[in-house]
Amino acid sequence: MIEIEAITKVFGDYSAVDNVSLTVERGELAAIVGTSGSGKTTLMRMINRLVEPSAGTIRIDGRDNRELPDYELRRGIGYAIQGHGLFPHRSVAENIATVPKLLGWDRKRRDARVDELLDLFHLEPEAFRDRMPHELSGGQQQRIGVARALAAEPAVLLMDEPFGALDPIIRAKAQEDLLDIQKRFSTTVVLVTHDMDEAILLGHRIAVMHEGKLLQYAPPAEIIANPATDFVNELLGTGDKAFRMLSLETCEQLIEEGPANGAPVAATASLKDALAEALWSGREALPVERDGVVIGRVTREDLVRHARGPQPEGSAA
Ligand SMILES: Nc1ncnc2c1ncn2[C@@H]1O[C@H](COP(=O)(O)OP(=O)(O)OP(=O)(O)O)[C@@H](O)[C@H]1O
Repeated sequence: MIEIEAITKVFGDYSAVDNVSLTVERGELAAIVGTSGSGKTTLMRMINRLVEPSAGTIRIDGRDNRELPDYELRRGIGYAIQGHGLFPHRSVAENIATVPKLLGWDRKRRDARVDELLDLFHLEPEAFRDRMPHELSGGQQQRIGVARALAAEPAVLLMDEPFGALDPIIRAKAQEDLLDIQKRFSTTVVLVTHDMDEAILLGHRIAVMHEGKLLQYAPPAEIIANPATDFVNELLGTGDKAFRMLSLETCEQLIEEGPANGAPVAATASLKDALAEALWSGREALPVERDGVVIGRVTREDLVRHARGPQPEGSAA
């Protein structure tokens, strides 16, 4: 658990982060979004003390983060940044094993961890462990960067635009991998991103920053339904809100009995993807399948109903 209490960072006479308080529960992922220069990175870097706060306190699992020497604190916190920051003259395995080595893990344990992480990120250990960073694609380098941050099984993982440079397909894969890993190890994650879709997909809670201030900190559905300020609303993109709402739920929630023709959608597909498919194929209802078996249907009408936000009082239902 990360408890940020009234934290401020002043550069000269400018407050890059201004009196921000928020708590990230253990095993949750908090996504920090906001415009460029709003203080996201500065806020995140105060957690592992790459930036020293001007005022306020940060506790990690109940301990003030100033209690430990900074190098020790940083060993216990995974950190992945855009552009990966791999050591260019070290192999993939050496890069991933950096912190485990500092922590004194023996060779066998380090090698096993390297192979486990390569497997998790769908990179064949035999083919990748001895490669140098320049022998990898940008997307592979980025995945190694995240694997390195996770190597010593940190309870806390900080990620600054870790998927920024990835193409949409690899990005989706990397996001899925992160969610799997985060659930599996109950890692507490703070993720800085420019991308509201990414924040909504990955965040249990989203922190919206603007000019150093925290405007809202709430679960995605709450942010979409009740943006705290006009700025938050603008950041969500008014035109996209219906689809953002649909992206939060899966077909599982809307399955009903009844006829439907054509190719099925997976029960785990988002309502957004199901509606897109219904519109694109001109169908009123889509069969829904789980493990290859059709278990019901979703209707276009129901999907459209779920895209609707809270209605003003007195308006027709
Ligand atoms: N070391 C520093 N010295 C002076 N000003 C700084 C320093 N680091 C950051 N700033 C300023 O603090 C503000 C917040 O920067 P920060 O990097 O936290 O923003 P950000 O929201 O992460 O932006 P971006 O999305 O562009 O990365 C900016 O105005 C920046 O210029």
